[in-house]
Amino acid sequence: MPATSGSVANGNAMGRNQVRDDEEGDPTVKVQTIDELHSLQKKKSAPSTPKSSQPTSFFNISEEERNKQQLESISASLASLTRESGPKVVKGDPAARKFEASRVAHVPAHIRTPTIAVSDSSLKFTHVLYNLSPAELYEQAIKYEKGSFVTSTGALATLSGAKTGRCPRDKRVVKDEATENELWWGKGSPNIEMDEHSFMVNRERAVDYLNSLDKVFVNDQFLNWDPENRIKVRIVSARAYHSLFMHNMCIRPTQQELENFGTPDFTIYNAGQFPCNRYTHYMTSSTSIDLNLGRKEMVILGTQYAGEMKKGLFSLMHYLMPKRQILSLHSGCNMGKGGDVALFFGLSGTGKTTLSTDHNRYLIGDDEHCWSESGVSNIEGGCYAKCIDLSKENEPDIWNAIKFGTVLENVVFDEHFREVDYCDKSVTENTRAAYPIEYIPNVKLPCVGPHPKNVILLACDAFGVLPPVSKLSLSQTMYHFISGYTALVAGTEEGIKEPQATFSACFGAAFIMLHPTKYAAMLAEKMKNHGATGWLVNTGWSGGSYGCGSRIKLSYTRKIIDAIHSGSLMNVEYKKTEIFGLEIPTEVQGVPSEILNPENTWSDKQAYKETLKKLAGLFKNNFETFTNHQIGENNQLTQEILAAGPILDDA
Ligand SMILES: Nc1ncnc2c1ncn2[C@@H]1O[C@H](COP(=O)(O)OP(=O)(O)O)[C@@H](O)[C@H]1O
Ligand SMILES: C=C(OP(=O)(O)O)C(=O)O
Ligand SMILES: [Ca+2]
Ligand SMILES: [Mn+2]
Repeated sequence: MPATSGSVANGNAMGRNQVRDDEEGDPTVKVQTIDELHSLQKKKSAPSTPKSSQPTSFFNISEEERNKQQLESISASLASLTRESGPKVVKGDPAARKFEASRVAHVPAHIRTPTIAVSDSSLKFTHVLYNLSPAELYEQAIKYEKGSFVTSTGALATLSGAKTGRCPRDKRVVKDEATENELWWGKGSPNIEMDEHSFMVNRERAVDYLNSLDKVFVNDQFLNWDPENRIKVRIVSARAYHSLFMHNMCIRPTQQELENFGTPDFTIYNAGQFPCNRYTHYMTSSTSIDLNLGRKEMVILGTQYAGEMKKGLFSLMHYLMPKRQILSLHSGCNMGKGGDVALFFGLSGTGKTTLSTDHNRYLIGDDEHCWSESGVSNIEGGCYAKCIDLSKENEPDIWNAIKFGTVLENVVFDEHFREVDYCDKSVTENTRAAYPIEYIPNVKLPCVGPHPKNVILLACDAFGVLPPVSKLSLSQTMYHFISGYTALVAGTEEGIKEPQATFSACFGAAFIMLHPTKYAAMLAEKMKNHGATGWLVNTGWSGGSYGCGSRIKLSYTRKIIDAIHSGSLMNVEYKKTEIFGLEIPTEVQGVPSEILNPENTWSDKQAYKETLKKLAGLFKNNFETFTNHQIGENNQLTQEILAAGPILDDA
């Protein structure tokens, strides 16, 4: 028996008798071993939603049966298609759990592909970390992934490896009987073909890699807040960073939705740490991002940049939604207090995330939306903000969203205090924060809204000749939507070191699957039916081209956007510009009037004229690809759109 006098020496006024363990407030833990003590620390999570009297589902099956079905479904996802039996999957962290035979789900031998002999991999177990929580994923990342750190505000800083941006030239789409006619192929199209066989080679490579690991992460989540058009996705990945990224970016299922998840509509195999094989047909580098619409699968090899997963799913939606007469949009979206919805189209770095995150409005989403008969819906459950030069002052809501749970990619921080230096470009200019949408305080949940009132086209004009804002006719809106002009800003795509003029149809050519005119016709019809107004906003240069002028102040752009939202820009005077024929307002509250016409901001008027003509020439040249395509049902719209572009007298 221990001496009892110690408690008095501790100064405990109540006194204490450690022999009596029935005393109230006894400070002694009632365990026999340290291990037992540790086992007390973690309370068991509620295993499932309590089985209420509600007709929850006809999935009224036991916990055990549900677990078994889940494991069988994951086994099927991970099964090799060429061997009789692949690794067995078992749930849980290999480091934390002892092997239990009862947890094993054997891979069903179900595929008709000719099989080859059983290998050692059939004797191996792959642990599945299924829909882990952010806290669990932090621990996995910090324990096992080099370059993972907690920042001073609680975010998880990670490195994406050698690739710090998307690789559009390494994206492949399987061309088969169906997709050959359905999709947009050839010049200007983002869809570089591969055949089914090469896809299977890469798929097997990814599956083998994933199965060779001790553990893989599996996320079962949703896309699209429109309940009637929700898509179930499964993401199998090797890194906690990827799992947390998708946890944040896709819609998070409730416990009950997860129980009833069943079979996914689409599966991503992310084996990004492992390269593709250059000897595989169609491969041109060690990176390959392969989309197979028939199999409803995507394979990632040779890049760990997490944006590939989110944008890969966006491509999928650009295929699936138009089939249902729903328009998929590369745009941000927010809603005013009075219910007015605005869309913000634009390529990477033009300001979709920045401008849709507006303290005075409700955020519906920052990047990917659907416009259906019932209004708009966000595809995602999170935001992916650029954070180069991020400041609390300019972007307070994004700044405050960088806290526990947020993934911070490729940022540089102080090694001791872990304060992030958002100006540091040592790793890349394309530093990113991925956070759940509810980290933005004035989010609209669920992320849906009525039909848009304003359609804002954002262009970051590196030539500095487009006006900060102009009001567009419907045919001008279509012309600029199909053109998709901007300057690519360094970092988001590989190989871009400084702003470069680029045209990307529908402000997202890298993600569209059908011919641009298909999306344009849908947009024209929707804008007409719902009386939406189009605007062109230049968030790029003013007072000269890149290198000479400077980027338009964010505070001015915000004032312009405010004036669009409030409707005040509907009732001001306009002047039409030469060549582009753009209607420029003569005043906008809070913006110096002289900058509204870019000609005023250039000291060298001749240089301005020449640059304007040069850009007009680039527009015309780019649009030539589309002149032979009819837009919508009648040819009149097509003619109007063609006439809505810049006019060069001497061309
Ligand atoms: N006038 C401006 N309008 C919009 N963004 C601006 C402006 N000036 C600078 N920026 C910066 O440009 C970047 C826009 O990026 P982001 O909003 O993430 O674009 P997107 O979501 O379209 O890819 C942000 O870093 C923002 O701070
Ligand atoms: C993630 C991306 O989107 P954005 O830059 O438009 O936010 C991207 O283009 O890789
Ligand atoms: Ca963005
Ligand atoms: Mn985007």
